[in-house]
Amino acid sequence: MIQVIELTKAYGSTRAVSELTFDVNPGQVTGFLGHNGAGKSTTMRMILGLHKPTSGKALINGVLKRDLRNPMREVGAMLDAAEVQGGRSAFDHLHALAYAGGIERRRVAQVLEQVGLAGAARKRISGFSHGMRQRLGIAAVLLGDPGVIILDEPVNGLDPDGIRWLRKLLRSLAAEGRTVLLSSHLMTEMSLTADRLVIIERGRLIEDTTVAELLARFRSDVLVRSPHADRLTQVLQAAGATVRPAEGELLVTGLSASAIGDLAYANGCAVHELAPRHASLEEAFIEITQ
Ligand SMILES: Nc1ncnc2c1ncn2[C@@H]1O[C@H](COP(=O)(O)OP(=O)(O)OP(=O)(O)O)[C@@H](O)[C@H]1O
Repeated sequence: MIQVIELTKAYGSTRAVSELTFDVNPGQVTGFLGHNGAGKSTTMRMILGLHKPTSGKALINGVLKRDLRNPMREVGAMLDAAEVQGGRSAFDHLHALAYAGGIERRRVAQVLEQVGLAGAARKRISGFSHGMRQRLGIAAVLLGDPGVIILDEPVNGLDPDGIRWLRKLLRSLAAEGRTVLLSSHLMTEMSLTADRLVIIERGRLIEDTTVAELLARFRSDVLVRSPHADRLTQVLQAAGATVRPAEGELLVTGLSASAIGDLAYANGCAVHELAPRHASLEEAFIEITQ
């Protein structure tokens, strides 16, 4: 598992990450979400011991990254797939990594197969497409068969097939009991892949929740159209609802559609439309990060 404890990183007077605390548990995909510049990469780099925190700490399996006995077998990370360059073949690249990390050579062919690159194993990386580089980056992550997997914006640059493939792979890795943390600035994509969401904005934690809970919370609006909008607004407010006028309609929170219908009937207000609304997760994301 990963524990982020009061983690802070300041660059001069700017706090890129500010007193951030959250856990990433095994057996789940945890989505790390925030707009560009929110502090996701900085946090991941601190978890991986690549940046020194100004204060606080991040632990992998209970210890600092530098204190892991077998780093490649415990944690695999991909921060920037584009940085894999060069004239070497995919096989040679992975073989060098395996050798350096004390990983058996046979894992190279296994991970190439796992990411769908077995056919390109002997091709030079310099000729790889962006999607192939992403797959190669993920192969490197999987080399040591690690229990903790950290990926920074892994979906960037993948085509729809690649995205579906990655989603399935991450879900199966979590189902095997691994701890999976991935960052993105795309709420909808994340909601399809992740079980939990950790949302940050300007370096601060603003949500640590499940996708299901977030969806439920943003499903409470009811759209009402009535020729007696003013009177109905008073009735609904008196019953404890929040009413927002919107282009000749009312958006009501705090009461169910049936309760609104009953109150309208009891108070002689005609209703021409009564529709529970389902806010998209993208709307929810914008609202909570505002
Ligand atoms: N080396 C640095 N020096 C100064 N400021 C930095 C440095 N690295 C990051 N920052 C600032 O810290 C903030 C967080 O950046 P970070 O890259 O962690 O965000 P992010 O959520 O990963 O965004 P993105 O998706 O754009 O990479 C930004 O305001 C960024 O400008």
